[in-house]
Formats: sequence, structure tokens, C-alpha cells
Amino acid sequence: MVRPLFMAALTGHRYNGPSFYGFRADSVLTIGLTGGIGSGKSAAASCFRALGINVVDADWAARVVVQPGQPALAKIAEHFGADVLLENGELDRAKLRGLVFDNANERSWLEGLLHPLIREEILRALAASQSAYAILESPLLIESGQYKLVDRICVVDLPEEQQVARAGARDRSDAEQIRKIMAAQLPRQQRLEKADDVLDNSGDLASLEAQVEALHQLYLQLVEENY
Ligand SMILES: CC(C)(COP(=O)(O)OP(=O)(O)OC[C@H]1O[C@@H](n2cnc3c(N)ncnc32)[C@H](O)[C@@H]1O)[C@@H](O)C(=O)NCCC(=O)NCCS
Ligand SMILES: Nc1ncnc2c1ncn2[C@@H]1O[C@H](COP(=O)(O)OP(=O)(O)OP(=O)(O)O)[C@@H](O)[C@H]1O
Repeated sequence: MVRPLFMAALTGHRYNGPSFYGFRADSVLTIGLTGGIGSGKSAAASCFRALGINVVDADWAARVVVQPGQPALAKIAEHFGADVLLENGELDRAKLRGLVFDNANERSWLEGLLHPLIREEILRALAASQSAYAILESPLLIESGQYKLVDRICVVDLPEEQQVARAGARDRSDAEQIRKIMAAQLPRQQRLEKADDVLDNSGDLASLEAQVEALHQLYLQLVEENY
């Protein structure tokens, strides 16, 4: 269950520090980990997990809310037609991906349906976190308003060309579709302007891991100091 704000007050956590963005999911320090498609959020999240930190993944929440039997899946099939379902009743994600990143109105409709449900799923998962601090990993942390659930924003950053290359190699998607998805996300510079912390992922995975370890020490210190 989500602990209300007054519980955080009772436990002595600060509300109005310089990096406080609004309503918090819980009294536990929560870091929003964001970056565009293929930036390396999952790679950074794995490093935090290896350090014993609970990570809640917004992409995972987005999958939970469209499982067969969920009302949102029925609404999607009603709106886009039964063609967006696979034979086994699951969402045909590749088909929907093609539809929504080609049409901004359809994307808005889908986001209007799913984002409130995703937020609820995220809140539930964050409330269950047991680690010293928690991470919310989300590609749309800033765009969707999920930044209001966190105390601090950590951006995984790299040049856009590298982002296209890495996302393309991972998904075997064509560069054109990746660029369309990037166009639906915040531009690099605007995302960086919102960052409290930046992980530069233009280097190798060892470099990313070292930067995560340094941030982990900072976050533990913030917890120690009641942030
Ligand atoms: C369109 C869908 C079905 C495509 O599914 P698919 O399995 O191909 O991709 P997946 O969900 O793994 O997302 C891959 C990446 O695409 C990007 N992305 C996904 N949704 C969006 C969006 N609405 N706007 C911009 N980028 C997005 C993110 O970088 C994400 O990491 C799916 O992305 C979806 O349901 N999107 C709407 C929900 C949403 O906004 N999710 C983002 C997390 S809040
Ligand atoms: N520093 C790195 N060096 C080389 N490859 C990397 C590095 N960081 C991540 N990658 C690879 O790049 C791809 C994209 O990384 P990752 O999946 O972590 O990105 P993401 O931000 O989670 O993407 P998405 O938003 O699409 O879920 C993966 O194949 C990953 O293994």
C-alpha cells in the first residue's frame, strides 16, 4: 500500500529540498532514471540492481496493463480493430508500434488510456520497494509527468547517432522507425536541462558501471543525510 505524504513527514523525511518535484510515491528516496530509446537505461538499471537497489520499470508496467483480460486491452482492440491482437489473444506490439509512431493522434489516444494505468502500477511497485532507495526507470519520465513521483532525475545520455545505432542493433528495427520514436520523445538537450545527475553512456559498459557506482554512493549519502 502507498504510504501517504504525512507518513513521510512522520518519518522525518524532507519535503521541500531543491530536488523535490511534487507528490512522492513513498518516503523512500526515489530516483527517476530516464533517457531516450536505446540510451542504456536498462543497462544502467542492471548496474543499480547488482548493487541491491530495487528498480521499477515503466516499460514493464506498460506491459502489465495490457495483459489478456485487462480492460485496457479490450479498449485497444475496440479502437484499433481486432487486428492488433495475436491469435493467442495477446497484444501484437509490433503492429501497434507501427500504428502509433506513424500517427501522433493515435499515440495520444493510447497514452491517454495507458499512462494513468501505468502510473498506478508504478506506485504499487515503488511502495513495495525494500532497498535503501528506489529507482523508477522510464523512457517518458519527464514527458508523462512521472517525474512527479521521484525526488531526483538521472538522465542516461549519449549522442543521438549512437542511440539510433544501439537501438537498431538491439531491436533489429530500421533507423527510420527508431527516429520516429525519438521524435515522440523529448529532444536530448531538453532532457539534459531537467537532469540532476547525468550518466554519460557514450563509452563502454565498464565506464557506465563505474559512473553508476559513484552515483550509488551519492544516493546512499543523500539517504544518510535525510536528503
Ligand atoms: C506501442 C507499443 C505497444 C510498442 O511496444 P514494443 O514492445 O514494440 O516497444 P516497448 O514497449 O518495449 O517500448 C520500446 C521503447 O519505445 C519507446 N516508447 C514506448 N512508448 C512510447 C511513447 N508513447 N512515446 C515515445 N516513446 C515511446 C520507449 O523508449 C520504449 O523504451 C508500446 O511501446 C506501448 O504500449 N506504448 C505506449 C505506452 C507508453 O507510453 N509506454 C512507455 C512507458 S510509460
Ligand atoms: N555502454 C554501452 N556500450 C555498448 N553497448 C551498450 C552500452 N550501453 C547499452 N548498450 C546496448 O545498447 C542497447 C540499448 O541499451 P538498453 O537496452 O539498455 O537501452 P534502453 O535505454 O533501456 O532502451 P529502451 O528505451 O528502448 O528500452 C542494448 O543492446 C545494450 O546492450
